[in-house]
Amino acid sequence: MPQYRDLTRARSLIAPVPDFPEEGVVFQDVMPLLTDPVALRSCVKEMLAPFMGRFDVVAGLEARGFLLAGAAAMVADVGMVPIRKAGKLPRPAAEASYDLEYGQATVEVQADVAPGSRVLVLDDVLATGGTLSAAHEVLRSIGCEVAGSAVLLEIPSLGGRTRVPDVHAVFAG
Ligand SMILES: O=P(O)(O)OC[C@H]1O[C@H](OP(=O)(O)OP(=O)(O)O)[C@H](O)[C@@H]1O
Ligand SMILES: Nc1ncnc2[nH]cnc12
Repeated sequence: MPQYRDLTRARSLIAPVPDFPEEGVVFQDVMPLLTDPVALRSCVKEMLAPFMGRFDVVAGLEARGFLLAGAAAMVADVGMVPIRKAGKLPRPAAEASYDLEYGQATVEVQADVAPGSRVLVLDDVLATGGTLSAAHEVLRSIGCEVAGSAVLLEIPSLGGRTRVPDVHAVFAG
């Protein structure tokens, strides 16, 4: 499979969608990037690179974070913990609520990973940072250590980095 470190084409595959899911929001749609095998592989490796050897498991945020975390788990040869929207997990052990650009949400996690595990948290987009900081909260509640966070795209104007200062973003803007 071809590999390239030039991520310019991968960036061009994130599609801005005006007025979704509500008027005034420009939704950053990563689905076209996920359909491209070279872009997907390059971006997942780029998300993992600063953290290699420093985590035991990856966590993915519902819904698009699941897709990246599944791919990342295979690349890094680790397991994957899903962090889900409230009411979807049969054995929730911790929950946290937060605001985001277009509403409010609660996430939950199961205590299926050993306490003390170092978890790398992955998602597609950093906007206000509410989702990632809630993910950190539930992981710590079940005794995990947050090894770091990585996203495909940071939207700097929404200020998420103030809540999650050390997030690694493949793309910004
Ligand atoms: O930084 P924040 O302001 O928290 O926003 C980022 C989150 O928003 C989007 O998910 P969304 O809540 O739309 O959920 P979905 O993936 O289930 O559609 C995105 O996939 C991130 O998870
Ligand atoms: N503009 C945006 N695009 C994609 N996901 C988001 N989550 C919050 N704001 C978003």
